[in-house]
Amino acid sequence: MALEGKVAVVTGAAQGLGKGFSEILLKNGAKVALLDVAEVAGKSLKESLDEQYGPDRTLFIPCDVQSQQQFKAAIQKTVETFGQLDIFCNNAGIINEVDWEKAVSVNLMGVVRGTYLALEHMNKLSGGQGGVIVNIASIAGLGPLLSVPVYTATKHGVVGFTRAMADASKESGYGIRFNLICPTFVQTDILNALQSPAILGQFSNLEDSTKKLMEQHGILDVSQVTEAFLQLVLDETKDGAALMVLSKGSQYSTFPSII
Ligand SMILES: NC(=O)C1=CN([C@@H]2O[C@H](COP(=O)(O)OP(=O)(O)OC[C@H]3O[C@@H](n4cnc5c(N)ncnc54)[C@H](O)[C@@H]3O)[C@@H](O)[C@H]2O)C=CC1
Ligand SMILES: CCCCCC(=O)/C=C/C=C\C/C=C\C/C=C\CCCC(=O)O
Repeated sequence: MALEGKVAVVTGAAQGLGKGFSEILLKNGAKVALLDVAEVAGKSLKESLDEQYGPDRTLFIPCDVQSQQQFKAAIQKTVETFGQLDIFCNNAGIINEVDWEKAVSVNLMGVVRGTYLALEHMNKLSGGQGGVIVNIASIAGLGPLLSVPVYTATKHGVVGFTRAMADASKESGYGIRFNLICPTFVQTDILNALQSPAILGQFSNLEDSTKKLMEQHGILDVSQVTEAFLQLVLDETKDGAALMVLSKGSQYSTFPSII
């Protein structure tokens, strides 16, 4: 199998896309540390994965990506248990336009934190073996999604950060590829935000226009996104790439070459 012997960390792994990314990594031979703040769902996923793959292929580690201490300890435990770290997926994300500072904290600061902590183990300049970091942005990281401006801003931040890290890694010789997944709407619980005034706040009136966008763009199955994710993990030629996952298929985003 392509990823036999490789070790991965996936954040927000207990359900939705993170669960899908973890499963496709396992199917392809990797060992996976499942990190999530949702302990009940995380433990229950680990139990069902144990039945399929055996208890030694996964770890569930309760971890809030907002906590430097928890995140650092979770990665340390992964490396102590599995011996190395090759693949890192910053997937955990939320929508909250009311508590928008939390959205920035989880979606953007969590990705920066995860990336820097992963570098401590993966960077060839500090004794690591290199590898690949895949950050989960969104189509809303490339264009505006009107009902969720702060969510949109965090995803644009993830796109910019990841592309800059890809260039920094190439220039400095970290031996790490950095890529992005930018999906359109996917059938997961995050879409429940649309019906929640407590989450959309002052933008609740825009629910109908977001629904219209959803009808235009369609809603993907998790499996359509996990295939794109696997492509970015496996294809050694992809570095600094942003793969849009749309109803019509996957397509690499182009960017203006300003610098
Ligand atoms: N479903 C969609 O339409 C799209 C989702 N995305 C992105 O995909 C990623 C995954 O989202 P979904 O699976 O759709 O949502 P989801 O809500 O089903 O799953 C998110 C997971 O992240 C975990 N999580 C939340 N806050 C956390 C924290 N502070 N620390 C650790 N874990 C935390 C949750 O417990 C949950 O297991 C997010 O970054 C989201 O922005 C991107 C484009 C479209
Ligand atoms: C409110 C639910 C949010 C669900 C999570 C999410 O990230 C979904 C995003 C889906 C689509 C965003 C829609 C439109 C963005 C507009 C333009 C993108 C243009 C991209 C391009 O072609 O370059």
